[in-house]
Amino acid sequence: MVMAERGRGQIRVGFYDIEKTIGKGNFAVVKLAKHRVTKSEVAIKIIDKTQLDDANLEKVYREVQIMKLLNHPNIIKLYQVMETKDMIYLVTEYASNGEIFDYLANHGRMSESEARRKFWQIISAVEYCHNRHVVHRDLKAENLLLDSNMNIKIADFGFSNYFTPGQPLMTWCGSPPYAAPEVFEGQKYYGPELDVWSLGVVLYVLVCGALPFNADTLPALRERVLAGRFRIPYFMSTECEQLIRRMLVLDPSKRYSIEQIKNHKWMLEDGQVPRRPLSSPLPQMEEDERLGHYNEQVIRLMNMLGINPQKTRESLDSKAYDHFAAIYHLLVDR
Ligand SMILES: CC1(C)C(=O)N([C@H]2C=Cc3c(O)cccc32)c2nc(Nc3ccccc3)ncc21
Repeated sequence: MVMAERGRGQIRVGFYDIEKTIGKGNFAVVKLAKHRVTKSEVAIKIIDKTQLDDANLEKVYREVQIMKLLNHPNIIKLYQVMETKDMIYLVTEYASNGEIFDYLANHGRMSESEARRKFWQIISAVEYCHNRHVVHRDLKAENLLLDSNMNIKIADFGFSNYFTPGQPLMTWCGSPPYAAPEVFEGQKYYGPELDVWSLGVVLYVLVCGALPFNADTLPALRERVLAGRFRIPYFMSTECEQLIRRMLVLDPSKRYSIEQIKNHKWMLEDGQVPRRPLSSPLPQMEEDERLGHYNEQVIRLMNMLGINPQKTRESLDSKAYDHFAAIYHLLVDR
């Protein structure tokens, strides 16, 4: 199949009409696109394999493999993978309201109630991944996207992101202001507790609109982080301060777990406990999908579009992430 063709001036990739560029990295560009049949908006990450060394190519395949595992309302969903000799096209959910980082830059810090709503969504997504032994290792305000309903959509999960929109150089160690002390000390393995430190920085950023640790040079930042000291502004509530102090703990073994965060007083204020317990089994519909029962209404609608239901079921069962799966997911997520 020809990947990019000019039809009446339109750039097309598969069944998608490319609209505009939303992000640029060293070896990847991300475009906003629209599905010709369902008219749904998607984001397409276009990766030039010829520009990647083996390590980076390995990371891309790992990112794809991990994204296929993840199906959560607050994590960007992978719809389809298209690959040619030189290129990979990842078709994913489009978060139309961009980075929460830009939201804070434009609107200033959030109220603690709004920060709590966002933080519950972030914690829910991170817990879902930790339960599947996936750690992000690069959680930061720039990777927390917002959809059209201002819900959190975590981008680039399970993959210290080589895609750094707008930044010329790659930042290998995640993003320094969000990096835990053990990262600065070059200690060996770190897992969920590393994400918890970054979540502490994220919560501080949501409530204060500024970073807890910052400096002009990396060594100075390292000093600040290893000293573990940060300013508490007058407007921060005591409960919020206490929770942040339990997450920004230098010793990883003494740092709060996700479970402890969920049970902290600040998280339970103004009755914002999510409807279903976070780590409970998926809602019935998603559970059904795992068992191979799909949304019959969507299968029928696709049949009316001339797509054979058997083909659709085979594509979903085999996790082919092909056109049939993409149309199904785009119609289910409508
Ligand atoms: C495919 C995927 C997951 C992705 O790779 N990006 C890129 C592109 C820009 C960027 C960033 O600025 C921060 C993180 C991820 C990314 C996406 N950006 C969006 N929306 C968006 C909309 C306006 C501004 C920024 C992001 N939706 C989905 C994605």
